[in-house]
Amino acid sequence: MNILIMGMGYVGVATALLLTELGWQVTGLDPNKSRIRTLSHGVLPFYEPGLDEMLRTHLASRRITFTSEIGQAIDDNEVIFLCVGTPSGSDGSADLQFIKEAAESIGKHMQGYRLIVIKSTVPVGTNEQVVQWINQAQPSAIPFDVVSNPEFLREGSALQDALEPDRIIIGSDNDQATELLRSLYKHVNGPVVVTKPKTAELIKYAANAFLASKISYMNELARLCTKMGVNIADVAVGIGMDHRIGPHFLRAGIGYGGSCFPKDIHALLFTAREHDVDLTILEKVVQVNQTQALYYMNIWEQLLGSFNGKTIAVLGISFKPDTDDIREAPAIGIISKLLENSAVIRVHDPIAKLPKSMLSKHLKQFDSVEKTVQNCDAVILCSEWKQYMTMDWEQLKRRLKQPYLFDGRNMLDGAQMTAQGYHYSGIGMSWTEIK
Ligand SMILES: NC(=O)C1=CN([C@@H]2O[C@H](COP(=O)(O)OP(=O)(O)OC[C@H]3O[C@@H](n4cnc5c(N)ncnc54)[C@H](O)[C@@H]3O)[C@@H](O)[C@H]2O)C=CC1
Ligand SMILES: O=C(O)[C@H]1O[C@H](OP(=O)(O)OP(=O)(O)OC[C@H]2O[C@@H](n3ccc(=O)[nH]c3=O)[C@H](O)[C@@H]2O)[C@H](O)[C@@H](O)[C@@H]1O
Repeated sequence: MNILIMGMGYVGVATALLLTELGWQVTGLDPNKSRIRTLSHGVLPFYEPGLDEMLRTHLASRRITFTSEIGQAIDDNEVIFLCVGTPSGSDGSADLQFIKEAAESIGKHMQGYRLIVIKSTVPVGTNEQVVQWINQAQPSAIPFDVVSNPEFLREGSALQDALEPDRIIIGSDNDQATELLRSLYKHVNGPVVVTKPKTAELIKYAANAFLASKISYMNELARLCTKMGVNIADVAVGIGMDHRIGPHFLRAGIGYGGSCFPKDIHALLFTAREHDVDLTILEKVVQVNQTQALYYMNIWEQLLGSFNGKTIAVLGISFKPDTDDIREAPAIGIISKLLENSAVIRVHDPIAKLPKSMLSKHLKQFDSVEKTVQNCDAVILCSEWKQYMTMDWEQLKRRLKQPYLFDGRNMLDGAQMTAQGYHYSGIGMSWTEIK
């Protein structure tokens, strides 16, 4: 069976390669021609471990091709996955313009039966809306089905998450369509849950919102830990051993970021408001996240005396390690706050780059940690790249003007750093506790 993937972003490329790996013939479509050229040359347009190798293998076997020619692509493929972006609108709702455009072009170009699979994260009711958009765009009635199949992969571990998902959710009202999609995934190692399209759509938002709630809960508790001299990481171990709670997503830090948690929670809150329901817990989850980095910046500022006129190294600008994605990254908010406070900032990330438009004589990015920390008054760690955990901090200290080390991800051993002479402060631990 031939499969078309519309949208060559993180999800589209990962899905395309997964389906190719499973033995299907796959075409990746994107209106962005330079993205298509790059992919056709075996280069990923973003950083994602493991995917580049898989891309080159499958290009060589001709199991995967890339195109911007929409009419031909819809003509050639019986199953079409929608993996286009669903960004936040100005009111917080999910902006469905790319979904609508994709649905309309399917309606316009399809010549025979098509199964349309919505993988993008979309609000409840979008499945029905896509059916209407396709119907309206069809010059004459041709049968098709639309099923919802939300994606749960994480950036940085997309390949592993796609190959071994915790579950595959299929939201469908039609048994034949369900079986067709199920057959595509038959070699994937993960349970399949078949449900209604609306339920599938809500499961996706509910999962992201729940994960974000765990993080904000721990982050708020971390503030109390800081006041009381208790270490939040120890609390996380103790509560995480209860299997009803589980050990994951309990890491306190400077807040969650990325292209999905913030936008998806705003979209869910928007949906709730449309239905006159207050999701008060979720509103607080957002509030805690928006204030978490600032809360600890205030503490760090007190420890340092002031940020004004100080030179600060910011290590790790991506929203988490193993990705080059800086969308909604907490580091960006921290950098803005430092600039407001007239600090000079020196930035490093193993992969991610600050946009050129952000750089100035007060904000520079360097290609090595050694150069970055030279003559700095403090180092702020913003994402837990392995490189930062394993490097020689004793050597680095000699390059610093003052050995202040603010660990926004609790990635280093505070006692060890203190023993090495650092003024170390993490999230959710008293700064006097380890002196
Ligand atoms: N990034 C992630 O880790 C995850 C994202 N999602 C969801 O998946 C969806 C896609 O996310 P990303 O891959 O991050 O998006 P992205 O923004 O990286 O890529 C979207 C791509 O769609 C293309 N596009 C726009 N209109 C198109 C059209 N009419 N036809 C074909 N391509 C078109 C764009 O040019 C772009 O390359 C979103 O709804 C997101 O919420 C879900 C799970 C994980
Ligand atoms: O819908 C999506 O796009 C995806 O969103 C998240 O994936 P992702 O944003 O790639 O990254 P996560 O690993 O979930 O991390 C998100 C943020 O939470 C932070 N985080 C995570 C875990 C934790 O314990 N503490 C914590 O602060 C990370 O640093 C990061 O900033 C979900 O984990 C995926 O299941 C989902 O498919």
